[in-house]
Amino acid sequence: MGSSPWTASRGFSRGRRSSYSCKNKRYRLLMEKAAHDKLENGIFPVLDHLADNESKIVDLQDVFQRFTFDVICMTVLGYNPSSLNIDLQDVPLAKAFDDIDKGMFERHVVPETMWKLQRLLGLGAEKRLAVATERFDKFLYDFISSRREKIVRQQTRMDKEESVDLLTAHIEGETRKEDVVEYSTFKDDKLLRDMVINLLAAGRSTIAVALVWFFWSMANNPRVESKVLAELAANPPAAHHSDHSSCRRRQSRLYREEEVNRLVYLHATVAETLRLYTPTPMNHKWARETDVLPSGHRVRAKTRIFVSMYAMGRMKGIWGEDCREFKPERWITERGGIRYVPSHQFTTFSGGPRSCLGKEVSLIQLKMVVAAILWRYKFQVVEGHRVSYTMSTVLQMENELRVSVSRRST
Ligand code: HEM
Repeated sequence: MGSSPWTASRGFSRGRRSSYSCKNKRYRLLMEKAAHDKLENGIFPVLDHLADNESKIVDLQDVFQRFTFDVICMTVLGYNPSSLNIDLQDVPLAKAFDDIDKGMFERHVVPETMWKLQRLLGLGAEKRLAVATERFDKFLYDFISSRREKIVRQQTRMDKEESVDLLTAHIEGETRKEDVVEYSTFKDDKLLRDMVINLLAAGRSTIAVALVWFFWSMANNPRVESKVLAELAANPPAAHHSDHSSCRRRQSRLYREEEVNRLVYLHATVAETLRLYTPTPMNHKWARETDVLPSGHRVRAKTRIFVSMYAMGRMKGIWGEDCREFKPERWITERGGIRYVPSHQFTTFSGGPRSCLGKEVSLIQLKMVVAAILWRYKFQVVEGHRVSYTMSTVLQMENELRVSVSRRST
């Protein structure tokens, strides 16, 4: 099987997919709460502050990395690291996580003998990786053990209706008898730590880079941007007069899952961004045994196969002559619904048994976040700013995305 640099190098994938996962409705509810909270109390204050100082320039990529780090920690751990603060100050935990991400990627691009030698001698990238891993592991192991103690002490039980973070759900376990919680699912802290790191890695930068490329695409496609705004204007979130939070949500276009899923043009625009700027541009698989692919190609044991999802998102043979155009309309049927595109064509979330578990939750989060931000702010990319991407686990922008911010008069 193949995997991301994180999973491949750390042996995280153990063939187990928990039934309480990021696919679960209760997890999606928690994500919605966390995203709304971080929009209102994180992104809005930061962008308002910048809009009040029009001369101030910000790197949107940095803002989104912070936002997604906070949201994924809140949903996986039930912990808010507050990396999205008004001064955009570095938070040691987020910094350690970034260093691990870079270090793991390095291992996939430098020869194995080289990084193993560096590790042995405690030099360069391997030294940084070791320091960051130690710091992150210390935090995680302490956190897991105090969460376990708290659950045992309080005999907290998962309410079937309540949204709960993934760590708590896994510690509590999925088997229970009458009133007694059985802590049978994950007794092994190492396994829990691996699961947590895997999820943080899978759900943080992928969403962050998708957000950056979305706003870059809007800056280059004013026609599309106007159509998205028109759809938002025509379809505000539901308001109930007695409920202040729904009025606030309506004003700020903070949609709930079922509301945002009705916005067809918004969905098409997000999908088109993910097609052209696929957040995980490269996937690789490693053949454990000699095998024959469905195409008839014979693959010898230990062969590595690289698949460029970036290229597949831009191939005429798959998407037609206009494959280079940013055209959300390709995702909309003649009857105005969302066009279904199979995963062997739209490969952004991969396909088959190891496809992305976070596909649905990612699409919902992306649509919620871009709707709220686009409704409220206008970004002007700094003149002469050159945009390209860099070698990384995700399709990161090489020179950040430097913009000035102003409020939209909607
Ligand atoms: C736009 C955002 C995202 C993209 C493009 C994306 C893409 C992918 C891809 C291509 C894979 C397959 C990797 C492989 O073949 O080894 C994958 C796996 C996975 N993704 Fe995502 N992902 C995204 C967001 C998320 C989020 C938010 C979560 C969790 C909250 C998540 C959880 C996972 C997990 C757990 C796997 C491993 C599945 C397994 O091996 O069984 N992903 N993702």
